[in-house]
Amino acid sequence: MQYEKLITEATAARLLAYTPYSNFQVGAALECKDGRIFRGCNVENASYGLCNCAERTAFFSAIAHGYKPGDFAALAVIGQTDGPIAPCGACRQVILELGGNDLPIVLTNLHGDILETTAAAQLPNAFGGRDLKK
Ligand SMILES: O=c1ccn([C@H]2C[C@H](O)[C@@H](CO)O2)c(=O)[nH]1
Ligand SMILES: [Zn+2]
Repeated sequence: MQYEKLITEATAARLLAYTPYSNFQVGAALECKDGRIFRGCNVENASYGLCNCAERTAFFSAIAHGYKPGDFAALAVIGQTDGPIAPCGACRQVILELGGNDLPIVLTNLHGDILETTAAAQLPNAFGGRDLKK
């Protein structure tokens, strides 16, 4: 499996999730084109709306380390779902803008079910930066 290493990284990231409210742990691993991998986990808060998903944690960490849109090669996400985990709408929006249309995404779960997709396939008819330019 092409994404074995990235899934292993996401699995390790998941163990660090801070989830006292949902007890639902998610891990993500974002590979850069230079080979560096940024891990992400979900981080919850008593003010529920402030919870940050694993996918966005990984992207924001990469950006905070100097990586830019165009620098990313693939994203893996793992959660304790019955089938491959489905990123939330907020994350799909962020993944599309920072990862780009063709970013390969591998979605999986603890049983090893796998869905290989792309950023654009996960958010059809997306709103984007181009819509803000008149
Ligand atoms: O793809 C997903 C789906 C959910 N969550 C988190 C958000 C929240 O902390 C918990 C329950 O929704 O799981 C993620 O991190 N990624
Ligand atoms: Zn999300």
